[in-house]
Amino acid sequence: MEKGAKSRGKPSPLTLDQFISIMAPLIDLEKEAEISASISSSSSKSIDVAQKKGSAILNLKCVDVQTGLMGKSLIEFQSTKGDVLPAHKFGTHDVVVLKPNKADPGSAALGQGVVYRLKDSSIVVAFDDIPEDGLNIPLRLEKVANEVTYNSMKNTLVQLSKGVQKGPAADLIQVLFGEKPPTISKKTMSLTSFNKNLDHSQKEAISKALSSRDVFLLHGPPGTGKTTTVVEIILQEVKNGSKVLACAASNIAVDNIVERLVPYRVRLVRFGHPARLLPQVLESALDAQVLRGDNSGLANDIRKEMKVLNGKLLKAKDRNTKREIRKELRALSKEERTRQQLAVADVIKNADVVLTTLTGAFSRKLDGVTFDLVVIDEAAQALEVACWIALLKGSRCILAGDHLQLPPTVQSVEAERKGLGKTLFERLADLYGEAVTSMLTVQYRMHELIMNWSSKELYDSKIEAHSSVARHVLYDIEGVQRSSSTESALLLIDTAGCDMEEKKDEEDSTMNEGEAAVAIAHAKRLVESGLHATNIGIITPYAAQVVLLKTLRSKEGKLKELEISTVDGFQGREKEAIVISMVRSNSKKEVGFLTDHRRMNVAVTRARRQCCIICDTDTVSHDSFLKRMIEYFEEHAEYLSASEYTNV
Ligand SMILES: Nc1ncnc2c1ncn2[C@@H]1O[C@H](COP(=O)(O)OP(=O)(O)OP(=O)(O)O)[C@@H](O)[C@H]1O
Repeated sequence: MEKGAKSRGKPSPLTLDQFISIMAPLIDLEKEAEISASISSSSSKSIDVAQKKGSAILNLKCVDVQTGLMGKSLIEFQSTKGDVLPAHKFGTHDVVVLKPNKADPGSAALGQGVVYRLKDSSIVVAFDDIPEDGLNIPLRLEKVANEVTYNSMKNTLVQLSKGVQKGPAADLIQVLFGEKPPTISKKTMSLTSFNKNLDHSQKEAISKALSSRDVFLLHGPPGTGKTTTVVEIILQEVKNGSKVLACAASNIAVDNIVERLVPYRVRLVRFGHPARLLPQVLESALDAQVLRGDNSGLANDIRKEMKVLNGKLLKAKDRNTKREIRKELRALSKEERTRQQLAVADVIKNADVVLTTLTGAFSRKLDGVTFDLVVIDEAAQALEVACWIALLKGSRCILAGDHLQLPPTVQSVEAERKGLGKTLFERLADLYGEAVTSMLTVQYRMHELIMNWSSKELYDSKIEAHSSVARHVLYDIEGVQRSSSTESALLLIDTAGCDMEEKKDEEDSTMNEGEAAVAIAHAKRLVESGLHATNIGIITPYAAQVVLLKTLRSKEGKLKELEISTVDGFQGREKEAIVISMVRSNSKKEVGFLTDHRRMNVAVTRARRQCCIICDTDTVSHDSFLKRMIEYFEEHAEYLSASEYTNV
């Protein structure tokens, strides 16, 4: 770090003032982009346009209603037009409204809820109140712009711009904006780890993290046990008496940490809407713990008392009696609120670890609560402004992530271009580099041939495959036969010269019918060799190709449980066998956003035992990065022509 930014001839670090003045308008742009993508804005011309943009799903029927989940109603919808929902941009946890299919754009909703589960064929939404009428007619769901996120980010910028210099993060802010160098504790600590299986790079990273005084970056390439390491750091910190705020941008990443901490009996609490939490972490939810507290019991008794008094009030005739009852009700209501607040405060006070999404850290319930350490997992996928929501509450931070995988999605093209998506993780890696960073170097997912391309291309060849995975292949799995399809860790199926050109769909997304058929044919061969379809994933950079693949899958009974996704949507996941359909095949040799190294890095590194790339080598080799990838595959993979899959 002493050889910092300036001596390497880099531009001077971003100042806090610059950061605030750059980011404030970009958050507005992003908020506008989200609002205009949602149908509720007056600018949306028609519902059909919204469906095309993916922000509405039309022609739905209600197929199931269930109650549960702390008082919520779970309603399942399917399409009235086919087995698969039309292409859409709904995600789990999105806020949606339900309307009759034919209602005008501005009309009142039957109900508002949170997307609970998404399948190809159905969508389940958690509503606070069941929409009692109107469920027997054709319905539609519309995505609602989530303004809360932007408001909390804007508010955080305001806090950063005034006054917080006196808060718990006062020194941290100076370090993260390059005004003060990061420091490291000189004390040497011996590490007795909770997890006995940690490898050398994980142990080294943990020791370095524990001795960091302000900031530490845990760089976790694919499959290297980043979350395993984060969990050990939290356990060690709690053992040393720290109160920890642990966050991530996504709910699933937060739940992942909760699940792994629970077996160690850590005193923890998970903030968040119950519909956004995994069922297995509901016990740790703030709502559940508040309900179990003494103060909550008292608040409940008070509510019962108020009910009785309200009954008396209705019957009372005399003015004075009425006045007395009202006075008593007011006092009780105040007492009830105080008890509720105390119940929440008790839970937070007693927790050693508070876990929430970054946006959730803005909760008023955390006002005035400070932490010794803020941990942010998946930090390379979070907007920097969102990170600051959590960072302002602590004096030290540990960020875990991999800036060589995909960054957060930014909807506004302009905001993206002007730097909204540049992450704090990446900025700090540039600013302080190795002085504050440890990279994990043993990976537990991929066959070494799958790993080596990514390691060489993006991680200076520093990654090694753990012996338990280095040579694992599909036919090692029980029930899978050794066949030409299951033998190789790498496969390249070339469509060059096979007449499999790309096409555009109505919304200008690219697809390739020939490739889709080959991808499905390969998946079928794997299943015929005994591999269960749940172990296979087909991923592709293009949304239109996902829809096409799903349509083909719906015709294949044995492939029901095969997963199909965009590459971006599959980040953080893995499958035994991954098929990548690259799509681009054209005479101009245009490859679009395939050239983003990070996207191909994510795509290839999802595979545990087999990675099969289907592409037109002639088109994609036009880009030098992709050309090197093809050369790597030509050298190490089984090479097949796509015609071998179509001429059967
Ligand atoms: N030291 C270890 N010994 C054996 N297995 C390990 C070790 N560390 C991690 N693993 C295993 O490696 C896999 C990936 O671990 P983890 O989920 O912590 O990784 P991650 O880096 O967060 O994943 P991703 O690549 O999705 O970001 C898990 O199955 C985990 O059990």
